[in-house]
Amino acid sequence: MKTIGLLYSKSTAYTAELGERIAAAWGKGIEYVDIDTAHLADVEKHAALILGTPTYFNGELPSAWDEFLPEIEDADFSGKRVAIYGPGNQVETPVSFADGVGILARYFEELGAEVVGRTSREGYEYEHSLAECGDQFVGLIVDPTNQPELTDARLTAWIKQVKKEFGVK
Ligand SMILES: Cc1cc2nc3c(=O)[nH]c(=O)nc-3n(C[C@H](O)[C@H](O)[C@H](O)COP(=O)(O)O)c2cc1C
Repeated sequence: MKTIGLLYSKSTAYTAELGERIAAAWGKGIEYVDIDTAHLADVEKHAALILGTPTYFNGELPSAWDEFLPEIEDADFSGKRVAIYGPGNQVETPVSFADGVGILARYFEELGAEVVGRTSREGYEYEHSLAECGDQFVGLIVDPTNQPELTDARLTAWIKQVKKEFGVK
C-alpha cells in the first residue's frame, strides 16, 4: 500500500502535538518522518506528504526545517501531493502570520509538488501572511494562543479534506 509521509520535528511543541493528532485521526497508511534525521529516500518513498511547521523568528522556518530542506533540494516531486499545516500567532505577529506554511508551500511547489489542503482565510485577523493565496491559505493554520477553541473543528475538517484530495478512503 502506498503510504503518506508525515513530516515534522519533535523539537517543536504544538506542531508535534498536531502531528500526533493527525496520525491518530488518519488511521492506517501514515508514517512519521523525523526531519531531524531523515534523508531524501525517507521522503521520496511516500505517495503524498503532510508537512508541519510553526513560524519562528518573526516570519521564518524553525531551524529543523532550514537544516532539512537542503537534503531534498534536488528532488523531483512532480505528481506528489503535499498538504501543510502549522500553528501561528495572529495577534503577536500579525505581519508574518504563519509565514512558515507559505515558505514550505513555495519550496515544495518549486520541486514540482502539488500543494493541496487549502483553507479559507475567513475567521482570522492579521495584516500579512506568506501563507496567503487569494482568499485562501495554502494550508491549515491554527492559532493555539488566540483561538484555541477553533482548533478541533479546523483540524477535523482539514484531515477529511486532505484525505479526499489525496484520494485516500
Ligand atoms: C520567537 C518567536 C517568534 C515567533 N514568530 C512568529 C511569526 O512570525 N508568525 C507566527 O504566526 N507565529 C510566530 N510565533 C508563534 C509560534 O509560531 C507559535 O507559538 C507556535 O505555536 C509555536 O510552535 P511550536 O509550539 O510547535 O513550537 C513566534 C513564536 C516565538 C516564540
